[in-house]
Formats: sequence, structure tokens, C-alpha cells
Amino acid sequence: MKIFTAQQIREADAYTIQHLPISSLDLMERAAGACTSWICKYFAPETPVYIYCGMGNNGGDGLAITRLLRNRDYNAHAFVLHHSEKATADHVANREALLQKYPHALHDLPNTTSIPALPADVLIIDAILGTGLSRPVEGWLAGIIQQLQTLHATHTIISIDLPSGMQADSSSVNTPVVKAHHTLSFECYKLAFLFPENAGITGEVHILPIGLHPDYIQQTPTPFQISEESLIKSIYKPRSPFAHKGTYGHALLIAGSEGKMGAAILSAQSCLRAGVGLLTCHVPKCGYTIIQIAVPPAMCIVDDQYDHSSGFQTDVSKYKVIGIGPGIGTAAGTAWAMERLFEQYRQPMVLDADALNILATTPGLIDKVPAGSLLTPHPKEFERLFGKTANNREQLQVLSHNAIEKRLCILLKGRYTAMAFPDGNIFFNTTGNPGMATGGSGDVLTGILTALLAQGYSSKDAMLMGVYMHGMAGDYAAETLSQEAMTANDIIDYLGKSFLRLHR
Ligand SMILES: NC(=O)C1=CN([C@@H]2O[C@H](COP(=O)(O)OP(=O)(O)OC[C@H]3O[C@@H](n4cnc5c(N)ncnc54)[C@H](OP(=O)(O)O)[C@@H]3O)[C@@H](O)[C@H]2O)[C@H](O)CC1
Ligand SMILES: [K+]
Repeated sequence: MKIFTAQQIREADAYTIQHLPISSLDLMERAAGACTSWICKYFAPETPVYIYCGMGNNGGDGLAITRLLRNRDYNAHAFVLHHSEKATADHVANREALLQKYPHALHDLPNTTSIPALPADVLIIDAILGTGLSRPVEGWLAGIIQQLQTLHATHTIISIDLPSGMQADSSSVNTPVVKAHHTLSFECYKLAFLFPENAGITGEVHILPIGLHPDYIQQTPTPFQISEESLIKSIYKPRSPFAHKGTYGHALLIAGSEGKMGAAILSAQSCLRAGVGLLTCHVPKCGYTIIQIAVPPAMCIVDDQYDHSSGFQTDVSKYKVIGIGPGIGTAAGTAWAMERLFEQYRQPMVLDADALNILATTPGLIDKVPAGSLLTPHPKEFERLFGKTANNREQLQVLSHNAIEKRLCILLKGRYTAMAFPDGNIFFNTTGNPGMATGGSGDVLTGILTALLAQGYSSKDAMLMGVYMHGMAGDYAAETLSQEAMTANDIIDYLGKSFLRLHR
């Protein structure tokens, strides 16, 4: 699913009106109808509904929702906030339609008044500002938004299209934004919904289709997309009936150190569960017996030191892919060995955890990473690698800039893991849950990504598919075991069920 900017959404709107037999007012009616149906599904007609409307088309939606709820016998009231001199044409048309049918449902709030005290059971609809926000909210309207922020504790708040005050495509930190329990947004995700800094502001996001023209959606380029199951199914390659273990690649996993052999076990097990043909683990000598017992299908080669400081192996060229990082530590010898590895091996590899920490502390080393490699930092590792950023929009820019400049696939872990590619595209993953915020979860992802590269998936496809499958397995684990009780091992156990879903 593509993510469009506010400007592109306006264009989509105009294109739809121009190319389909639908007027702009009818499109608003459709949008309001979709919101009304959603509200009626979850709230009983006895619920009093107070709808705060701005002067633009977001407010027009609010006025239309008031009328449509009244048609369904809801006790709905619209309060128009006069923050601008002039209302849009569709706002005016809906104001007149409401006045004509339900004159007592319309109330004007001049720009001096605050929101009067509300009865306890009122459902609040925020239709003040949407994609037309052109500057941060200030003055009287900022005060109204702050009042609504306070009401979040006592009343359910539903924002229409966007929580009012939120910028669709950039950061809104330190500006007043309505805090919603639900956001009913039209046609597509807005970029800002995916920023971790907005996590507590949008509440649950529900995307309501309103029939914008499919040609515009298909033809209009955008770097931002949601990675969906249909995309992953199109990437997935079923196995050939003539396959043998050589068909699916020999991977080398460089992982573990004294006290951190668990990381090596988790990534090795997940690599096997994600379909690698052959797996060799490279571990320090203290880990030999551990790997041989814990992961019987894997071969094991050892470093004669307790870290990885005597190098990884003379002939690394025989491996289809190398995954490096989980639990390797950041000893100087390991950093030295990693640099030698980049000289010997020039195919895409997977770098995680301590491999990223070594990159962050060794100047210039990131420029030696083979093109097409996959880097999987969490926010702290990201900051160590690329520095601090002021907000999530800037963080995305830094992510994408480095992916393009260094020709790497770099992700940034989070609720919606962002994945940036050398072609400039950024995808957001939607699978996964907070139960996956547990030790070892990242090691499992390293194993999956290594396995997918070994099987011949391109770097981009491996990242999109691996991250999606990792999240899906985590969702299955949480469904059965709870978010609290699930562990990284359970993510591995549910990988099988996730692959079965791709077969359908
Ligand atoms: N295609 C769709 O998805 C559809 C969307 N619809 C709805 O329309 C809005 C967008 O409507 P628009 O009229 O473009 O914009 P808004 O209603 O969000 O806001 C414009 C008004 O707000 C004023 N404004 C802007 N910034 C501020 C601010 N910081 N403080 C105060 N006032 C502000 C602006 O006035 P000016 O003073 O700037 O002239 C306007 O009065 C979209 O979000 C959907 O809800 C359609 O219903 C159907 C199709
Ligand atoms: K709104």
C-alpha cells in the first residue's frame, strides 16, 4: 500500500473528481458515510456525540457526519470552531444541509470561547483540521486542542483523517496535537502515523477506503509504502520438487562469545527454520560443544581464541552468504577480523548487533561493507551508527540517505520497522507486537535474513520478507502464549506456521 503526502492526497482527490462521475461534495459524503458506519458499529445510538468541526473540509466531514448520525437517530451535535475567516465551499454546503434538516444540532464556537464542560458519557469527534494544516496551531485554537488533550483521560476521542494539529508528512513534536483513541483515516496511511513519536497520539488507526481513483494510486510514484501480505506472497518462491540441500545455499553464521552463546543458538535455529540449505556456525572455541549439542543440523567451526580474534576462516568464498554479529562482542581482535572479512568477501551479508557496534566505533569501516548487505539496527544502534536526530522525520531521512549513499539495505526496528533501500524506497512493516521486545528476538531476525539470502532472494526481497515473517511468527506466538510469556524461541517455533500461510 502506497503512502501519499498531503499534497498527493489533494491531487488524488482532484483527479478522482475529474475522471469519475463524482463531485467533491459527493466524495465528502462518501468519506463521512464511511466514518458514520464505523461509529455506528462500535457505539450505541444512546451515546451523545459531540463533533468539533474546523472551517475547512475536515470540518465539512464533521458536519456531514453529524447529519448522517442524526439520520440514524444518534444525539449528535456539531460545534464549529471559527479559527479562519472563510470556510471552504463543501464545508458551507454541509453546514446548510445540517441547518436545513437539524437546525438544533449546529452550534458555533467563536474564537474566544473554550469548550464548555461535557457530560461524562459524550463521544468526542475531532474534525477540526486534517491534511490542510499549513502551519503549527497557535493561540486560541492551540488552547482548544490542549483542552481536548485533557479530555482524553475521561472521554473517548475519534479523530477524522488525522488528529488535529498533526502534520501528515513531517514531525509535529512540541506542537499542540489532539490525542485520539481512534483515528479514522481516508484511503491510505499518512507517513506521520508510522513515527514512534506519534505512538500515543493517533490511537488505533483505521483506514477507510473512499474510492479515490485507482489510476492515480497506481501511477503516482512515492518512496513510502506499507509492506503487506500480498507483496510478501508475490516475493515468496515455492521450492522446486527437484531441490536438494545445495539448492538453498550454504550460509556461514558468525555469532556467539563466552556467555553469549545463546545468541548464536537462536540465530542458527532460526536460520535453519527459515529454509537455509546448509549452515555452518563460526564460534569461539568455548562454544563448540554448545552449538553441536543445541543445533545438530548445523556444522561448526571454531576460532582458537575466546573471541573471534584469529579471523573467521581462510576460505570464506565458498559460502553463499554470511550473517555476522549476534553475541560476538566488540573486542579489538573481533573488529580487526571483521575488517579482514570485508576484504575477502564482497557479497551481500547480514550485519547485526555487535557487528553494528563495531561499525559504529571503527571510522570508515561502514564504507567497506559489501554493497547490498543488510543492516538491522534498533534505535540505539542506529543512533550509534548515524548520530542523533531531532525527530522521526529527520531519522527517516538519515536512514534513507545512508541506504542510498552506501548501497545498503538498512532497517530501523520499531512498531512499524522502517526498511530503506539503495533505490530510495522505504517500506514499513506492520506485523509484530510488543511481545517481541524480548532478548534474542533480533538474533532470530538475523538468522531468518541470512537464510533468505542463502536461498537466492535479492537483498531487498530478503529484508521485506524476513521482517514480515519474523513479525508474523511473533504474532502467532503472542496469540497462543500471550505477549508476556512468549520468548525468542517461540518466534522460531512459529516460523513454520508463517511459511504455511504463504503457501495458501
Ligand atoms: N481525498 C480525501 O482524502 C478527502 C478528504 N476530505 C477531507 O478534507 C480534509 C482536507 O481539507 P482541507 O480543506 O484541505 O483542509 P483542512 O480542513 O484540514 O484544514 C484547512 C483549514 O484549516 C485552516 N488552517 C490550516 N492550518 C491552520 C492552523 N495552523 N491554524 C488554524 N487554521 C489553520 C485553513 O485556513 P487558512 O487560515 O490556512 O486559510 C482552512 O480553513 C481531509 O483531511 C479530509 O478530512 C474530503 O472530505 C473528501 C476527500
Ligand atoms: K481531524
